[in-house]
Amino acid sequence: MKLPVSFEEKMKRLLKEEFDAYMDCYKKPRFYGLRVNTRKISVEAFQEICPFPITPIPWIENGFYYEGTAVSPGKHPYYAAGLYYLQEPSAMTPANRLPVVPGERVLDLCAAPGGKATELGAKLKGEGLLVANDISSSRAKGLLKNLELFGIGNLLVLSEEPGHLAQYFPEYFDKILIDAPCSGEGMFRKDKKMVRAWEEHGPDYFSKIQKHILLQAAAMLRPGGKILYSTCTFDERENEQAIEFLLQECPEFTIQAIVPYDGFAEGIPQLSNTQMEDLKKTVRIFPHRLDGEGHYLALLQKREKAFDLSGSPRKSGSLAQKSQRGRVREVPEELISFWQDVNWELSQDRLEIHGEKVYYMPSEVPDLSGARFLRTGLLLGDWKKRRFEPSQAFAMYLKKEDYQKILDFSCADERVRKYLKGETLEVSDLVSPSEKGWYLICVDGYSLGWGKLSGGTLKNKYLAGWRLS
Ligand SMILES: C[S@@+](CC[C@H](N)C(=O)[O-])C[C@H]1O[C@@H](n2cnc3c(N)ncnc32)[C@H](O)[C@@H]1O
Repeated sequence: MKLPVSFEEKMKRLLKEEFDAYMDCYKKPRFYGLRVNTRKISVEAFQEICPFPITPIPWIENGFYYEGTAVSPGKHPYYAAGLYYLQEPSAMTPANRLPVVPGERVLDLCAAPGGKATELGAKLKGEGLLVANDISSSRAKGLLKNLELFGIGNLLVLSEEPGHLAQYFPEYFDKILIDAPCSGEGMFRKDKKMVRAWEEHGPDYFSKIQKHILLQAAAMLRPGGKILYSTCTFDERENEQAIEFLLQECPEFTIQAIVPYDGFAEGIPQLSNTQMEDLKKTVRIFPHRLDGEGHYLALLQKREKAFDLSGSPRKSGSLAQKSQRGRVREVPEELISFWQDVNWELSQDRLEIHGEKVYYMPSEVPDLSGARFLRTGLLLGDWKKRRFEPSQAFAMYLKKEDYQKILDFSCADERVRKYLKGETLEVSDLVSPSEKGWYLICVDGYSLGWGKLSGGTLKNKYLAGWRLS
């Protein structure tokens, strides 16, 4: 593979005696990974049902390698059920090493297409709030789809410039992930197009953007909160020097140790302008040291305010009060009737209706007037004239035990693929022809979407844009 000369020279300076081992990696194939969605299935249960060979990624509890030239996990019905995300192994590290617990307020600031946001959402286990943002609205659409597929409901998906976002969320978040736009040097082996992109926009271009994003994230973090900053590049201007810049601008931040793994390398203080010793706690990932591509990670903590030693995270982050627009005074009869088959209790104060769309909001949402958002909360469905039609996102959110009318097919049943293609199904062997109404279609116990039953035939309600061609 032909690499830019100036890049090779930089890597020689950076890696010294390890340079030859690094260059040898370009002669080897890339690695393929998948990450199990623990919101839907345990790692052990997935290992039991996984229909193709996988081997554990040693530093990611829910990550596995698969043989990408032999199998296509993206085409399997379990993918359509949101049981896993396909992701290059080292790219799993940032969301894995940001300590997120259920109930927290978490921001993924550069989130599309959702490789990290889906993991952060899974870690929240349906409690707290995930705000997933990407400046590109077209990329944010893909992000929303992946979060829906993963069954994440406690979320806001936005497409905002970070500086504008910071006006809505002052000192609000417990945890922030910045998977920064970068020059992508760590992805040269995986994607040759990255070399051309690097020649157009290199480290100097991205370093300015990264500094701006870091400062905005700092303003949105509550005292005591943590930021995980990551790039998939090797250049010091985008890595050690970006963190050095933040610490100089915001001295209330300190660098924290990252859960170690033998294959990680330390950050390199000598690459910063002030030889900042603590940069050793940041992590560099090189493809010649582990089976993955290149990354950089830094975990940062904002100091607690001296007068707030009680440490209640909820004291900071005064937000504009949310308007009452969309709030439901009376739950529509059609929704009540549909809900007879749903096994969880609807909390009326979390329902919002905008036009035909019915949403189930996270327990706490700020006023987002003026912000560009793609989704607030879980889209339950459409309230049309005298009927309620449940959404694809709602189907993906539901577990089998959450709904009473289930049609559960084995993965080997050819009707699964027919369903995913949008075809009408014959199901009279499974339900009495007298039954009718909305059925949750599952594969081996995991939801795929809706079907509407009438006279022994199942009308396909799988979202048109998601169908297999
Ligand atoms: C490395 S990618 C994120 C990948 C994503 N975290 C994932 O794991 O799937 C960086 C993202 O930053 C977005 N971006 C570019 N400039 C930005 C800016 N100024 N502010 C916020 N996001 C930006 C890009 O649209 C891109 O989606």
